[in-house]
Amino acid sequence: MPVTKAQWGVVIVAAGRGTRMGTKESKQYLLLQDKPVLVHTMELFQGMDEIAEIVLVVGGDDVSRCEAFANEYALSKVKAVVQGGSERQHSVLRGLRAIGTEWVMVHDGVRPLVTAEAVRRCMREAERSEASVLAVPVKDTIKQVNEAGVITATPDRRSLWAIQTPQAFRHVRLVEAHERAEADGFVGTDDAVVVERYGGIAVTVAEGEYTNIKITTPEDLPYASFLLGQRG
Ligand SMILES: Nc1ccn([C@@H]2O[C@H](COP(=O)(O)OP(=O)(O)OP(=O)(O)O)[C@@H](O)[C@H]2O)c(=O)n1
Ligand SMILES: C[C@](O)(CO)[C@H](O)COP(=O)(O)O
Repeated sequence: MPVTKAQWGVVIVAAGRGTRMGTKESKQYLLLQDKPVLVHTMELFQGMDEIAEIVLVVGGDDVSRCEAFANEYALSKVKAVVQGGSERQHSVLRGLRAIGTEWVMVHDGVRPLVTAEAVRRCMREAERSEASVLAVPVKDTIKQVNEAGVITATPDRRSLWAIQTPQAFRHVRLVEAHERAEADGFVGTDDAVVVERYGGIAVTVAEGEYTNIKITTPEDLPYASFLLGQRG
């Protein structure tokens, strides 16, 4: 059952090189069980009634193979496959320009384990607050460490959250914030920080899931495979 009547689209960013993974093939195309990581991610949004369209952002050499994925895996909501930029943030803005819905989520192509329930929490919270991101409280003690390896601060863990995707916004607001950031030469590591700085509104957190991992380094892929297996 759809949880909202609003029109939602999703920009899936997958134009990164995956340098921390260190594989020849970029991590979004590595097989997770039987399918590329990116296909698992797209299938989740394809299957949600609330999602009207998907824009996929990929590297210049990968546009045609991703258009082929859309056919091969019957991903009928894929409206466009566009070429990304040098930073995640540039890739996001290119994707946002191809989306036609009033509300939009941005999601990492390499977070294939997000669930529909978590995505719905994020959408619902964004419709309430205008801007929302999935997040989980950090479990470890976090320290600030300087270049000499010396601990310089121990922030209070109760205020620290690990931020995930999707991140959800009213489309017009997110585009405006990204365009201002671009004009200012600001580059951040997620979309929330762009809205925090240039959007003029507060961004709220919605309850994420510890299993919504971002496949980043080599140990993440077997862990993702294990988690997927647990879900049957
Ligand atoms: N110029 C870029 C950089 C990243 N991404 C996407 O943003 C998501 C999160 O980024 P990250 O995990 O850092 O991916 P990479 O940039 O590929 O990894 P690395 O930093 O290890 O190179 C990924 O789905 C990645 O493909 C993108 O679309 N365009
Ligand atoms: C957007 C993100 O996934 C939130 O955790 C993260 O910031 C992406 O950062 P990366 O440097 O591209 O891994």
